[in-house]
Amino acid sequence: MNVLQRIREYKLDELAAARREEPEAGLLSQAHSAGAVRGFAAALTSSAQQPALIAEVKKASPSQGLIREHFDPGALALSYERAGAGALSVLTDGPSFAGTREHLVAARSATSLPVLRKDFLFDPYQVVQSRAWGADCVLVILAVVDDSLGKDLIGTALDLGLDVIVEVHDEDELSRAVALRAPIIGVNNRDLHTFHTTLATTERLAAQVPPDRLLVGESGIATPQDVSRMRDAGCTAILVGESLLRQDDVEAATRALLAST
Ligand SMILES: O=C(O)c1ccccc1NCC(=O)[C@H](O)[C@H](O)COP(=O)(O)O
Repeated sequence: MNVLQRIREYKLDELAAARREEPEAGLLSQAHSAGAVRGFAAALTSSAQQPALIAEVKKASPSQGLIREHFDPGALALSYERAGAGALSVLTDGPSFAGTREHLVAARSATSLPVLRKDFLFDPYQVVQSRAWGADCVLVILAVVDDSLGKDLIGTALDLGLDVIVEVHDEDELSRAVALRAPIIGVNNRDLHTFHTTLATTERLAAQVPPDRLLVGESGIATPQDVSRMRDAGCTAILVGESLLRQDDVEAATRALLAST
């Protein structure tokens, strides 16, 4: 069984348990009373930094194991905001990323930045759950959902006023994202099977992203030169986690990454 099959299996189990604990009607009313959505796409386009930085709050990952021993989501979020990040991405998946709902809540309440819930979504229920938890944006990963489910996830998010990043890894997924009218397209530089990252993936696919969509370059970005490459490829934003999270002084590392950009 590969990593995506394993993730799908435990997510469906989690989903069944969540539905038993919190039926959809109750969750929907929480989602509608969760307070104002912070505009995620608007924060990317209006950021003083271009490309805008979506800074990630992630304790561990399947490719790296534990990334950060001393992990305080609120303090990390504040460091990122002070250093000029335009938005946050918070992992809420437990089994593979050691993430929780509490990480999202803590990061969002420590800052005024909009927050992406970064998780594997297989059901519109999880989109409603994301808004109930306070998320401003969700991720739809085309490597793990078909077009029909992708359309439902995107539609549910837009109905709730959320932004959506539709994530792709190759030409085929990119053409599906375009057909689904995804307003924000994230190109993930990490191969989900080998975990190898190369910025050449974003550079290759960028030319096929229509000009009316926002392009986000994701994963494997570690130096100001990498940031320049993503800008030159046409990215409105970059999503960066590990290279910042491994540093003792995250605020200084974030400033340094953005300094010459
Ligand atoms: O990070 C992983 O190992 C991983 C494995 C399988 C699916 C997704 C994975 N990561 C999610 C992400 O896309 C990254 O957390 C995000 O783009 C930031 O990447 P990085 O700057 O390389 O931490």
